[in-house]
Formats: sequence, structure tokens, C-alpha cells
Amino acid sequence: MSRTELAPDICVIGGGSGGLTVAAAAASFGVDVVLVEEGAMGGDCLNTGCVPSKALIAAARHAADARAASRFGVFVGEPAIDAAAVHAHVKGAIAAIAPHDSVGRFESLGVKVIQARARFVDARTVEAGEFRIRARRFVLATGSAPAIPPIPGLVSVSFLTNESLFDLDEIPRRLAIIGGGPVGIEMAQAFRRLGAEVVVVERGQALAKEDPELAAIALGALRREGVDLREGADVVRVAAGVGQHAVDLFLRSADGSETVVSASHLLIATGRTPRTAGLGLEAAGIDHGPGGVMVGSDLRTTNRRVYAVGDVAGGLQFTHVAGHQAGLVVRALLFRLPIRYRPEMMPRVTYTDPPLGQVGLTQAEAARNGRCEALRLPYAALDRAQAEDATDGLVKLIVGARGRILGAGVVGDKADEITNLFALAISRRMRVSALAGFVSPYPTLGEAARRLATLHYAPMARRPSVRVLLSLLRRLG
Ligand SMILES: Cc1cc2nc3c(=O)[nH]c(=O)nc-3n(C[C@H](O)[C@H](O)[C@H](O)COP(=O)(O)OP(=O)(O)OC[C@H]3O[C@@H](n4cnc5c(N)ncnc54)[C@H](O)[C@@H]3O)c2cc1C
Ligand SMILES: NC(=O)c1ccc[n+]([C@@H]2O[C@H](COP(=O)([O-])OP(=O)(O)OC[C@H]3O[C@@H](n4cnc5c(N)ncnc54)[C@H](O)[C@@H]3O)[C@@H](O)[C@H]2O)c1
Repeated sequence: MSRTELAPDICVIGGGSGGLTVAAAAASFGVDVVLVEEGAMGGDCLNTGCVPSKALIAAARHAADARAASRFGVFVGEPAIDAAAVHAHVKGAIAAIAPHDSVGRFESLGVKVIQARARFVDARTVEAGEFRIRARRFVLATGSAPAIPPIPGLVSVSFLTNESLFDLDEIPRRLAIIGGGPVGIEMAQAFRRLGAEVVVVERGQALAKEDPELAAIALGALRREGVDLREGADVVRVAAGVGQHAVDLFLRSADGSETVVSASHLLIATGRTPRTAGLGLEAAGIDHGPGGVMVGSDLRTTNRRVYAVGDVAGGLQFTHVAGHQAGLVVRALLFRLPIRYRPEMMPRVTYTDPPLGQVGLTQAEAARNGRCEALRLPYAALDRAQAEDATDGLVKLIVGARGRILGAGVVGDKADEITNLFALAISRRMRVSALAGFVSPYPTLGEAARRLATLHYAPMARRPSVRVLLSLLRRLG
């Protein structure tokens, strides 16, 4: 097959959160960019990840709010759930954002978009459809796919992943979820609120990457809402069920006891596999392993012409991380500025209700690195939380030597938004004095930041030297 030769400045492989950011930013400076995308523009986040999951969570929150309204003296009764309308809302959210990520928009920015599968044929050439692309630099942003665990019997039953879940236009009668990470836990609460019975089977601890004290509050809320969360349980076998039960899960707990969980639907949420297969990475001299493409803190692969960003580069798998890495790569490609990706600065939020946000080090991580102070403020101490009857929450601030803010974690109402404030503090390497010195509007939940900073200084007020100084000043009149 004779191919059309292209020689752009930059070739981006993958049109998801990472790839689109690189392409749009580089094109906005007039750089010649080719973008290759084999599937839907927008990648996982828009089509099968963040956007549909958050749209479903929003619908579910309205159902939960209706149920909880009686606490405030407002009686609306048990909400009726119209599954088709919920599905339409989810698809509507995707459709509203899709034009921003579309081929048309990128072409209008000056990007040449090739809709085909890309594959390296040598260290500086990629083939995609009818094109042969020899670019000055390549950016690999092919994302990740759901990891399917090797559970006996799984291949012979039908199951959902994030790639098929949002096409459901019914609410499962009984949903079993394997995996208690952010995907499993967010979806468990959403489907439970929309009327499904939900069982989550997690072989270790649910939300294990989070501060256990904060995770316990989010998971407690799920359990109170009726999610059957089974931690420390191994799925030893899966088989087709009978009658209403499409699937049976055979579980073994840590104590050796065995149980069977039957469900109408099964969701696999056991992590991700970087999309590296079929990319010709060997031909290009790009080292990779099960965790993804190997990159240094400069985001360069073992082929100096090729950078990798987002899920395919392993590490933290979030849209904002892919976008941030993309921005760093653009700075390097266009302005030759050095890159130093700092994962410790990256915030994350699990969108449970209450949500759980974290940035910087958790208390346990900080303690491993040396002495630190963990300041804690329960939501019950915040007037706004009392007014909202949203006292189920906790804010933690981890402070290191000379008052340096090392980390912060929030679980509670609007923790997702409050995390932004702490992300700024960490990214600017602020000290706790910066949080003590700003005025926060009353009554807000974000006031917690200033209140925690005040707690840091409280012991100082009890120091004898401070008392002596105060009495001296008093005597001066
Ligand atoms: C259910 C779910 C919910 C999530 N919620 C959140 C959230 O709330 N917040 C958050 O920050 N993150 C969330 N994430 C994670 C987030 O979706 C990913 O981290 C993000 O999409 C990664 O972006 P990316 O650019 O690396 O990959 P992707 O967005 O997956 O894009 C990769 C693109 O590359 C294309 N591609 C792959 N191989 C080739 C090839 N050979 N040739 C051409 N094109 C190719 C793919 O078709 C795809 O479009 C969620 C993930 C899931 C599964
Ligand atoms: N709010 C957000 O930002 C958000 C939401 C969803 C997903 N994500 C991203 O997507 C990534 C993938 O999420 P995820 O939840 O699929 O993966 P994950 O790796 O975070 O969690 C998977 C869980 O499945 C468990 N597991 C694995 N195999 C199992 C088995 N055979 N039986 C029982 N349990 C098993 C693991 O112990 C783990 O707790 C996350 O790392 C996150 O970065 C982010």
C-alpha cells in the first residue's frame, strides 16, 4: 500500500485528555501538528470515564437528596427513577462536551486529525491508515483499558466494564461489582441510590490508596445507604446463574469461609491496563512493562524523540494529571523548557457522597518521611456543616518542619471543591502561616483551612515564654 508521507513538527497518538491538550496547545502557537485517534475523540474521560460517571452520580445524588429532604422538614417521598431518562441525562452530558473535543474543532485549530490506528514502524516513523508520519517529536497518549482479572469462569459470563456500563438503559436489579477502587465505589453508590441492590467484592481494602481514617467515613456512608461491601474477599470462580440471576460469584473470605453472591449484572472494576499493545513500541525502541511506558520525570521515553503522557505512562491515572503532563511536554517541545513532573503535587478526588479529596502526602506517607504534625478538624466544628446537616466529615492537614504544608485530605460535603484550595497551597509550597493569614467568608466549609492553621499555632499561646512576653507588653501600658 502506498502511503501519503507527512512530516509535521509534532505527531500526537491518542485523542483523549492528554493528547488533545498537547494538540490544542501546540496548534494554538501555530505549530504543525498531526493527531491520530482510532476511536471516539475525547478518549475515556469524555466517553466512558469521568463525564458519564459524574453525570450518573449527579442523577443519583438527586434521588438521595429527595430521600433525605424529610430531615429538613420537606417531604417528597420515595423518588421514582426513570432509567431511560437517567441514561438520556448521561448521554446528554457527553453530547454537550463532545463538540469541544471534536474532529471539527481540532481541524479549525489547524490540527490534521487522522482517524486510524497508529503504529511505530521504526524509531521516527508512525503509520496510520493511509499515512506515513515522520515527525520531529511524537507524544504517546494512548490511555488505558479496563484490566480483566484472570478469574476462572469469567470469560464464559457476560460482564460490564466502564466501556459498556454507560450504555445500560436500565437500572440493574442486583449489581455485583468486583473491585473496590474509585470506579467500583463511585458506581456502587450511584447505582444503589438509583434503586439497585449492590454488592462490592474487594480482595483487599476498599479505597486502599486513601488515608484510612478518611476512607472509613466515605465507605461508612455507602454502607448506611445499603451497599453490601465485602472486603478481604477473593472471587475464586464465576459461573452463569439461573433464573433472574445472570451470574454467581463464589467468594472465599480471609477466614476461609465460602459464600455465593448472585446478581443480575456484573461490573468489573479491577484497575487498568496501559494501551501499549500493537503500537510497535519495540520497533521504536520504547521500553515498557505491565505498568506502562517507562518515562523519567522529564516524561521522555527511552526513545528521545518520543514523550508519553497520561494513563499509558503509568503512575497516577487522572484526567487532570494527563492534562498537566501534556502542558509540561508542550513547554518542552515549543520552548525547550526543562520538565520536572512532580506527582506529589497532584490532587485527587473520589466522587462519593461525601466526596473524598487528597493532595500531597497522607499522614502515613508523611510519617514514613520523618516527623510531622497531623491537624484534624471534624465537620461538626464548622457552622456551615451544622446548618446543612452535613456534619459527617473530617479535614486533615499534614504539616512538616518549619510549618511546611505536606498534605491535606478532606472527606465531607463539597470536599471536592475544598481540595482545590489545598492543591494551590501545596503547588505553591506554602507554609501553614499562609492559611492562617487569609480571610475566609463565613459560613463556608472552606473555612476549615484557616481553622486548621489556627490549631497549628494554638500550642504557642500556652508557651511560658509567650505568656511572659504578653505580661511585659501589658506592663508597658
Ligand atoms: C469510570 C471512570 C471514571 C473516571 N473518573 C475520573 C474522574 O472523575 N476524574 C479524573 O481525573 N479521572 C477519572 N478517570 C480517569 C481518566 O478517565 C483517565 O485518567 C484519562 O482519561 C486518561 O487520559 P489519557 O489521555 O491518558 O487517555 P484516554 O483519555 O483514554 O485517551 C487515549 C486515546 O488514545 C486512543 N488510542 C489508543 N491506542 C491508539 C492507537 N494505537 N492509535 C490511535 N489512537 C489510539 C484511544 O482510542 C483513546 O481515545 C476515570 C476513569 C474511569 C474508567
Ligand atoms: N474520581 C476519580 O478521579 C476517578 C474515578 C474512577 C477512576 N479513576 C481512575 O481510574 C483508575 C482505575 O480505577 P479502578 O477503581 O478500576 O482501579 P484501582 O486499581 O484503583 O482499584 C481496583 C481495585 O480492585 C481490586 N481488585 C483487583 N483485582 C481483584 C479481584 N480479582 N477481586 C477483588 N478485587 C480486586 C484491587 O484490590 C483494587 O482495590 C484509578 O486509578 C483512578 O486513577 C479516577
